[in-house]
Amino acid sequence: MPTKPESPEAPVGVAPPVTDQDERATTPRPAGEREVLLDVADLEVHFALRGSSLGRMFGGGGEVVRAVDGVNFSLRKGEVLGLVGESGSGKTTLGRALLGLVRPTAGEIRYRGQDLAQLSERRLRPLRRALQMVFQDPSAALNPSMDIETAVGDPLRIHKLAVGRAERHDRVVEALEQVGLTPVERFLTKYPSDLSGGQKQRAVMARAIILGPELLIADEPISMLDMSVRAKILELMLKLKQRLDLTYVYITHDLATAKFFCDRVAIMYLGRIVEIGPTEEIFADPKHPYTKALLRAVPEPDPSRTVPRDLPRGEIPDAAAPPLGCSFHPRCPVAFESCGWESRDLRALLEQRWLDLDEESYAGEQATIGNLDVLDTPAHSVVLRPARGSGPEDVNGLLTRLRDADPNEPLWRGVRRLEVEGDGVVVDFHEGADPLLRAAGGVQAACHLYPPMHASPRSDGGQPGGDQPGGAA
Ligand SMILES: Nc1ncnc2c1ncn2[C@@H]1O[C@H](COP(=O)(O)OP(=O)(O)OP(=O)(O)O)[C@@H](O)[C@H]1O
Repeated sequence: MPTKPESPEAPVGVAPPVTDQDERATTPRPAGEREVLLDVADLEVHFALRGSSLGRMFGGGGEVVRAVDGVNFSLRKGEVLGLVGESGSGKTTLGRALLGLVRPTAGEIRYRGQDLAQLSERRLRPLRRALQMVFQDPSAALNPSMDIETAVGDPLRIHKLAVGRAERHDRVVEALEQVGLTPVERFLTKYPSDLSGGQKQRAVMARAIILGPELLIADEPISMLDMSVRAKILELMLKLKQRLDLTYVYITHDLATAKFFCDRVAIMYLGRIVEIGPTEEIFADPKHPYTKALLRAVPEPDPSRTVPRDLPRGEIPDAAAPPLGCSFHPRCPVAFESCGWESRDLRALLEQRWLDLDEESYAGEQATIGNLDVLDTPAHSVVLRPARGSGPEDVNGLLTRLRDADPNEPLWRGVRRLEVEGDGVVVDFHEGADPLLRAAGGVQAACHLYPPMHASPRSDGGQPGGDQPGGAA
């Protein structure tokens, strides 16, 4: 259903201004003094791929998607932590795991000392009052057949918190006032289809705060809204945070809003946090090559200033078969020997090259190298056999020519040996390692550019070494 633009005439009340009393009540203590609300350690959420159970029955390992793959951070009361990353980096899965909506495969999520990962559904339920989620699409979040009073008050009914109609009504009125849906009487009997997108998201916020939560996970809460109301919703969230002493995890792919909204930012890539730190530090002096590339790709508001759109080359790899070593190495412009080069990188390089070649040259090279399937199995050493009609010297000659023509291509830094052996060509890569999060300036980054190197190899595609538990506090 298309969202209605929120016109100035629309009966959206502005949330009452924050009063002196509010300010006094919420004068923040320095972040370091505030209590830790959430402590996440070595968290993993893996999903079995369809068909993998059959695979397991017949002895296969069963393929899994590593949606969250060894995440550590802690969150202090009153903080706003941004989870930022491209689509598929695991932000939503992490957010859902924090609320117990998806069960972790491994690791801990300690909320006020209790490990949510270990709690039964029955013991999780009362905690859900304190932990709420706001989703991207307010239309999908509101039942179209419920009026706003019923929808916003529904969590009270579910949690049996305000039994009487009158009390429930009062609590709904209070929540609608908090989110600026005023005059309240005009909204109580409305249905979602009567509201604009921004108004619907306000109603969703009202429903989230009615239980008096402490932590709110907001998953792209403004991305489906009209541009003109996005800032208003973020401002509302900041006001609610002040008044109600909330803590936020803000999930977004939009660095510009993260800069405005968050105290700290965690950059996610393929289920990992690759950089985490205070928002100012991340924006002023990013450390991880991925963060740098993301920041360079943020659209420049002033069109007269031309900024290179330097998004990392290639696409996010398949989370079911992540690259060996550092997951970002195939896209990294500054990758070097120890970053985890392997057979699949050579296939990607050859295929990318062939896309750009004219038909005759392409046919010639393909007729030399032949079948690339041997490169599909992740390995640090591979033997390429020539196609029928050509010899190993031809294959070696071709690869050597490619390397000499483009010595700055990061992949060639990772090749340790390239030579004819028997009837094939051996390509050996330097063995890589999986970088851990470690201090880099004012932030923590998982990148071999920031020694000391102290990492576990991921050469078998198995579990990587965990990052420093709680190290990102
Ligand atoms: N229920 C599921 N079953 C199998 N795979 C899943 C499931 N949920 C998520 N995934 C996979 O896990 C990975 C992370 O997905 P997730 O939605 O958490 O990423 P995201 O960063 O939130 O992406 P987006 O911004 O597109 O929402 C992806 O590869 C996704 O395909």
